[in-house]
Amino acid sequence: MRKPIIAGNWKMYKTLSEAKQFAEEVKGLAPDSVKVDTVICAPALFLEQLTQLLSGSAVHVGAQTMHFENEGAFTGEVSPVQLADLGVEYVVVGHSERREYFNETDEAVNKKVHAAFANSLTPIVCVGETLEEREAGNTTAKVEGQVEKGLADLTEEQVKQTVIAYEPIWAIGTGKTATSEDANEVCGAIRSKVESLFGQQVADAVRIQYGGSVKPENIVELLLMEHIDGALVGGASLQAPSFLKLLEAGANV
Ligand SMILES: O=C(CO)COP(=O)(O)O
Repeated sequence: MRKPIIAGNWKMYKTLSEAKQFAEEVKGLAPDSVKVDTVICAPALFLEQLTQLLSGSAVHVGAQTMHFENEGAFTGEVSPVQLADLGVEYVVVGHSERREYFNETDEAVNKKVHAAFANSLTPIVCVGETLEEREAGNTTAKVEGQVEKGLADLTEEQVKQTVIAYEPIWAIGTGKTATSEDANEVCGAIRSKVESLFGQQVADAVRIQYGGSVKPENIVELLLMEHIDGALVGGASLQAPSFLKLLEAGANV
């Protein structure tokens, strides 16, 4: 049985004082990490304070993106070394918003995944199709290609530790969730692709999240599906009571 992993992706929301208040509200109430892994992926500006406030709690801190180089003349970017130095443990890589607005390619995603492991960060690698791709029947081909390119040249051990997030782009922030059956089918196709590339043991171990309008009202049925091992949540992760409900669901499936 794979342990569920629930990650909040705050995107470009909250001020520092709101982020600190959220951390104070959740840190004593988050379920034990024996039952569920909990991650908050916050704006880079808040990571130092959040790692300090949440240290020793069940809540881990993640970044939403990073550069693949350890240092260099890359104005405005944040490096994996800098993140690890702050105590950050996870990093989202290849989110559809990064792919669409910041030209993040599959090749860059792959470099970032390698850079994450080189710095002891766990990557959450996002894949997903557009509405046009889904309607054209290209969903599986799209996500399989993203998985193959994103995870290229990783070791079996590294893939076992990788978290893959399946986020259909048309379901992000729209209130439209994929049905749990459709989400499970694509997550199952992702697992089969991992099996064909890295073998069955790796495919059995890798955790696959669903993301796209996940809320307290729909998370349980998603998590009950065979191939869905967690959720990557935007809007419903922003308020502590709602986030705690998502964690409760994760701890009790
Ligand atoms: O993009 C997402 C998480 O990374 C999903 O966002 P919403 O949960 O707001 O749809």
